[in-house]
Amino acid sequence: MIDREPTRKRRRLAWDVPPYEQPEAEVGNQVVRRHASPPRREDDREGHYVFSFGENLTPRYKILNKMGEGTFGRVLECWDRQTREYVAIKVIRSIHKYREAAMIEIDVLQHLAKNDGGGGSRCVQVRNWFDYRNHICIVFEKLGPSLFDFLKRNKYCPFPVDLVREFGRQLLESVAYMHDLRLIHTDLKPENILLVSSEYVKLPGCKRMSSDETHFRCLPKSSAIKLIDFGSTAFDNQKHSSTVSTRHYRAPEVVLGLGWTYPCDLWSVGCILVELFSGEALFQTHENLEHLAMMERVLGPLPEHMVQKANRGAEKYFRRGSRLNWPEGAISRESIRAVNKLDRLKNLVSQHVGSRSPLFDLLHGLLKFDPSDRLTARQALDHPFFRSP
Ligand SMILES: Nc1ncnc2c1ncn2[C@@H]1O[C@H](COP(=O)(O)OP(=O)(O)OP(=O)(O)O)[C@@H](O)[C@H]1O
Repeated sequence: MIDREPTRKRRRLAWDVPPYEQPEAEVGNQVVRRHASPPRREDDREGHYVFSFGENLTPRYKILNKMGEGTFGRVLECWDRQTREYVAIKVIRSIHKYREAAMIEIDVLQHLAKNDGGGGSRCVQVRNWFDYRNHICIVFEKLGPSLFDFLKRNKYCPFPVDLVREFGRQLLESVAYMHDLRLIHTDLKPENILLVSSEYVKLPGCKRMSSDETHFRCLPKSSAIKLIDFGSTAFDNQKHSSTVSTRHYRAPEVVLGLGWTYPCDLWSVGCILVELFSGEALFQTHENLEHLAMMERVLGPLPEHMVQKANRGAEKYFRRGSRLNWPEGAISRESIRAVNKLDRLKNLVSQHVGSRSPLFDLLHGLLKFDPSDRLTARQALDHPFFRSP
């Protein structure tokens, strides 16, 4: 998400460590001298920190690899000389709004860690943070690939339903934990769910792979996952920006500008579960009217009371005040075709996991249009789907 909350000043947190910017002679420490940082360089045009592999990020961390990149900055695999472990360091761009957002992320991470005595929250653990050459650096435990990386590597071959159940349970546990702390993630998506381990097994491939390809697919050895990216997380009691979430996982109340709270995370969980058992994002769209048409195609008509309350920006998607202006308002034939290609939720579930699976009922509860009818994370965890073998 690019749109962020208005910025605000935050106190420095207790676990900050001072940046290693002192001249070497003054520090007088062997380790610092031996592992000195490279000379200061200009950031690139986007405000990213410029680095080479093998260099030091402060004398404590050695940069080994780039693990990912996002709106906020880059995530580097580093060796922590002090704790002697591999870590993932998110190096934030040196741009004011991203620095401010990173401070909020640190605040959220601290809040999550403080309440997680047993380490069972399934949210990534933060080790440290510091401000280095105008880049806020957040040090995390190193995790494995994301569920999206896995789907992609398997050419979007779906996960087996037993694995989807394991992922779903853990994901809902982490969301329930956050909601209990009055935090709303707002950017749940397969990219932000990481496997704890990178180990995998190779198994015979799925039908979806074309015949000329090697019939193998990878499955994680362990189903343990953790949630990352708290850069868009909102405290329940603070002012919210009106648009949140990455498009495909965005709840209808957000699209319609009705305001949002905890249930927007549960809508995202519903979309994620469909993607995991089908291999494809449920609502592959980049535009509001098409998005609403897709939702109606899969889930039936939007409730009239939500349409009536739609904000000014969303009014134009409806005719005579209530009916979606579709297909008349479509921007292209391809768009109409993309919507028509979608099936009802029941058929989608039957096609992939069978018609008697309790998964349909769970999704039906997570993908309720009206946020007040949607299952909460704790209610979803109680669903029979999670009691099946
Ligand atoms: N602890 C970690 N261990 C391993 N890889 C990680 C870790 N944290 C992040 N990554 C990798 O870095 C990528 C970017 O991280 P993250 O989503 O936190 O950045 P972001 O700038 O907030 O992204 P976005 O643009 O989605 O908001 C992730 O998709 C993941 O591949």
